[in-house]
Amino acid sequence: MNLPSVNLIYFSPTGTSRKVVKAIGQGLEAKQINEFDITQTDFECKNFGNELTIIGVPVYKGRLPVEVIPRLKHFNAENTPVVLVAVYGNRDYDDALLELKDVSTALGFTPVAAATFIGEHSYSTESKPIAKNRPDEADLLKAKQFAGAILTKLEKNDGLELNVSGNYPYKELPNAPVMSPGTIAAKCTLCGVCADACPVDVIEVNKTVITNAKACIWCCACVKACPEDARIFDAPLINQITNNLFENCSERKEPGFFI
Ligand SMILES: Cc1cc2nc3c(=O)[nH]c(=O)nc-3n(C[C@H](O)[C@H](O)[C@H](O)COP(=O)(O)O)c2cc1C
Repeated sequence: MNLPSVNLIYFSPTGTSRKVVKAIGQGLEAKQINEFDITQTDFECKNFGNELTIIGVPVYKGRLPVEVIPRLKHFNAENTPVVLVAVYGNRDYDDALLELKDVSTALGFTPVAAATFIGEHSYSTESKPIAKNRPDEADLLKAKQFAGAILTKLEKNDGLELNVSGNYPYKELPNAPVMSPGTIAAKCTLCGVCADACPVDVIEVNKTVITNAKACIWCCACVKACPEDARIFDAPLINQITNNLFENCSERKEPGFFI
């Protein structure tokens, strides 16, 4: 099957969801790939017709990152076939894929396939690595194989509703304390890379770096992007989460497919 075009929509503060979605997209060997990166607020919107679309997002607390939903609502679809991808940090994806299915269906998409992949955890550190360097070569090969399976399914056109894992009611989101990564002034060159990387525009760089912790989503885009390792998320709760993940979620998990 030759697809004329495929749309890729992704929210990916630390780049792992983007990698997975692009690998699946390339595996589809469409003539044209259109990318809609909704990680930053200045993305283009589109009304989609019947061209295949892939939506990829990270799992936050077993759910969709909350700011993903209003961003996805900028897109309209009309029975547009969609492939749903949830990328998680080797703990669990809980209800995120089900929530993504429900949100995309409400926007007019028709889910035809879904997958879960593993990405290096946002809170992984040098000393406590969690899913370090995932997605790796083996994951990207699985992404390509998944693309092949999607093409076969589209050819069959069986019209069956897609079932994915997850439960109702969705996992409750815990109350999050107000906090954010901070900057080690002695290392910081005020280059502004952290502010550019922030998906929710909460970092201001002038004579110092000021972060509006109230609106921070803890995604660690700024930490991973800082060229001087001057941005760190050194809070007791985050250190406790990292320790807990390192202790309990180090065993390699594998991608899962719903097709
Ligand atoms: C606030 C927050 C919550 C997260 N919750 C989960 C989770 O519930 N389960 C999990 O396995 N990983 C969780 N992660 C890890 C991310 O899903 C994982 O690192 C993913 O690869 C990040 O995607 P990105 O690189 O596209 O930003 C969480 C990360 C953040 C920042």
